[in-house]
Amino acid sequence: MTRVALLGGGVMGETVLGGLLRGGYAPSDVVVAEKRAERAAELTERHGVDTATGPDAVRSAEVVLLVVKPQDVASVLAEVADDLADGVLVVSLAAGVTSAAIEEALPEGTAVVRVMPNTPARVGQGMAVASPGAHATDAQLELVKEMLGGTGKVLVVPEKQQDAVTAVSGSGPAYLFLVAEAMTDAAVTLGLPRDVARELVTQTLFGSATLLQESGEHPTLLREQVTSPGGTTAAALAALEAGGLRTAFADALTAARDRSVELGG
Ligand SMILES: NC(=O)C1=CN([C@@H]2O[C@H](COP(=O)(O)OP(=O)(O)OC[C@H]3O[C@@H](n4cnc5c(N)ncnc54)[C@H](O)[C@@H]3O)[C@@H](O)[C@H]2O)C=CC1
Ligand SMILES: O=C(O)[C@@H]1CCC=N1
Repeated sequence: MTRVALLGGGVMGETVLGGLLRGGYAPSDVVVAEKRAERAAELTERHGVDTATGPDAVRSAEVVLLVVKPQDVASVLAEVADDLADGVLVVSLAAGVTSAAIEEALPEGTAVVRVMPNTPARVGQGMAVASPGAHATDAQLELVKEMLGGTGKVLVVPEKQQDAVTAVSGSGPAYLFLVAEAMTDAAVTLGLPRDVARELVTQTLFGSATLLQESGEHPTLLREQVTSPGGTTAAALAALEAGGLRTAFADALTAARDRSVELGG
């Protein structure tokens, strides 16, 4: 198996690590560099992976996964640039940071692929979107798709779409968890016990996503199938439209896209 160094073992680092292990990588194929010692120990205990400093981790790695905050990318690259193996592939999962900025901080000609994952990867239902940098080959892009296969779906898009992708699928789970929270609180206000409310909301989201996925039907059609003339759904949808739901989503995704551009500096 490809030797992988994972730099940054936070929420997304552990999520990707889990996906690699699910996809057939052995713990001995992966070494993690994580700045917080107690977090590094936790990852070793949970997943059986070795941990090391950044430079030690990358020395024998064929693929380096960058999973630190966008603000920490420059310093982590400076830390490891001199120790990268020849022919290494660097895969960045940092929001906003362009492949060109990463290439510039690394030895001339280093292959870089930019990826935007999301947290449903924790349960193998992620959406990861990859874009090759200037020097990444088709074979390296294939390798990234294979590596991330254990996290869920993988799509390739031109890098100019990555800020919008970040606003949709990268941050998207948070919007839906907020919807789950709001629906659960509203159900409790209507008098339902909280555990019943949570189960109804979770299964409704899961069932609706599965129906959308498996039927391949347009969301408008699926919404119309729920909406009886003069019925309960029509009353609810009118309230949501009056509350500005569509505008709120349009504004939210634009704000996320703009923040991604900003993080890229
Ligand atoms: N959390 C999410 O849903 C998503 C996160 N991302 C991207 O993933 C990256 C990481 O995000 P999270 O895991 O959420 O953040 P996090 O803060 O949970 O994890 C970052 C980890 O990097 C470690 N770190 C910082 N500098 C380091 C260094 N020099 N060497 C080794 N480790 C170092 C920190 O101690 C921390 O554990 C970000 O760039 C973010 O944009 C992308 C898509 C979704
Ligand atoms: O909030 C963030 O900046 C990261 C990127 C996409 C999801 N979480």
